[in-house]
Amino acid sequence: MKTIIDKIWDAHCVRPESDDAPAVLYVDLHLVHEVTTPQAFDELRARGLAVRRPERTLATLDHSTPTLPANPDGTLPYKDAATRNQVDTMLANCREFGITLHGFDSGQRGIVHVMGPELGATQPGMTIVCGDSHTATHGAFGALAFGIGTTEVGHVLATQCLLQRRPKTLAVTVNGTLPPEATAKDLILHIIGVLGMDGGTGHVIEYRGEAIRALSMEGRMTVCNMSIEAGARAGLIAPDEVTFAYLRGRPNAPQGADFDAAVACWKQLVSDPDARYDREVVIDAADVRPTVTWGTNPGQVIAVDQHVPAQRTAAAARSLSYMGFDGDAPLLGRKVDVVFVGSCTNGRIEDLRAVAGVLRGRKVASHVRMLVVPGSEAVKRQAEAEGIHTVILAAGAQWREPGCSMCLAMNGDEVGAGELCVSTSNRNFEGRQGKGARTVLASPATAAACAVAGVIADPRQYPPLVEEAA
Ligand SMILES: CC(C)[C@H](C(=O)O)[C@@H](O)C(=O)O
Ligand code: SF4
Repeated sequence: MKTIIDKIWDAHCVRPESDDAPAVLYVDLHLVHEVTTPQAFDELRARGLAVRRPERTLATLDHSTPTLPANPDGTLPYKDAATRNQVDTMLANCREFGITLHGFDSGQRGIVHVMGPELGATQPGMTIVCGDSHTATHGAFGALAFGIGTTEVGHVLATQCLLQRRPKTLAVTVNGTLPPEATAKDLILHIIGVLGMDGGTGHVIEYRGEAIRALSMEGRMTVCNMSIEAGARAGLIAPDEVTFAYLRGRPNAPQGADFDAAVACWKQLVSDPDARYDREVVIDAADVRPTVTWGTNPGQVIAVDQHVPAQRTAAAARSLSYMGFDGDAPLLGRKVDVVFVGSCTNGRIEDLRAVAGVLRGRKVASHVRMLVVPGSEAVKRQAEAEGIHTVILAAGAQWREPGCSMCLAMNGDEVGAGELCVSTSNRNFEGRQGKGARTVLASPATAAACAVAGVIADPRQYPPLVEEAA
């Protein structure tokens, strides 16, 4: 009796682990971006090695790319020479090693964890790796997807295999139905609050239960994306009809009769009814409220209308002092300086629809700087086709080019020292969004409500406005 995690592991295990060596795991898809690959390609060059399977390697540009439009002379407004150099190095490496790069003008560039799924490159049952800690996003499709380090990126480029110790398994079962005001982001923040920021260490999480099944693919990606924020090595959701419907017709997915044959195989990718997990946690979806972080790690969460906890530990006191919040006091009403909507957690079309729903007919508070950054070119196109960008611009927010942007502030999109940013991204560490920047993680609906209110606000106070009949 096996879990889906065991099934995928066993199907890819080239050599099982022994006391003195990890297992050798075959990798179906290797995603690469400009930040964690330069030394790996250098290593290949130094050893005279080729990329073992370039057709299973897919590249993008996301972390260092500017989100402002091109300069009048056609050049891009890079933050500095280092970021431009990272992108140029990636372009040269992909050319030299024969790797498909979805770069500028491809129409398909995007944050690596947004682009893979929308191309249909991410598929159930695959092993997927990327030199990036949020690779678990791809687990939403029932894939075993790990973040790896730059040395391992080199190993995978050269061998298409990865050395890994077999992970422990953790079932997170979410029973019942989410209340209408709670989104997938609120759910995963709530889950991390329950598990703690290292509660998943050494484990791969399988998210399951009625409330998980009810999520769209976008919502499932949001949930799996943040598995690492609970310390887990990966997180996944068994594929079902929602998964298959999402994948059908995507360019890198199997086509026609091959797709139907693939679905027949993918349907086997479920945990057997009496499969045993190393650990199980049960969550009641009805308990989930619009949830935000109050501190400097993603496990420090409260429902938005709760009080920040009293300072009980030195770590909590340090978090509060960095954030400039008081213990045992409400977050609601705290002044907000910046709102960031985007990232591989919440930069997809449904997220932008939720933001437009709140902003339509309303204005961003005059002291708030709000950036809306689509997760990919495809998301941007879709949003513009739906008129979402018009709503965002009319509200006074900025509509940018796709990329990681202010999620980690590598490209020049930064929050100022001491400023408070409500962000739909996944990390609220000290300095994550800029030196001295303070981050409150939230759902797109909550972020948009805060932008309008100009303070930390409850999204339930900002329901979509119904247009009056003419
Ligand atoms: C730049 C990259 C290595 C990093 C990661 O691994 O996650 C980034 O994507 C992040 O979110 O901090
Ligand atoms: S959007 Fe943020 S979390 Fe996602 S890959 Fe980019 S920097 Fe990392």
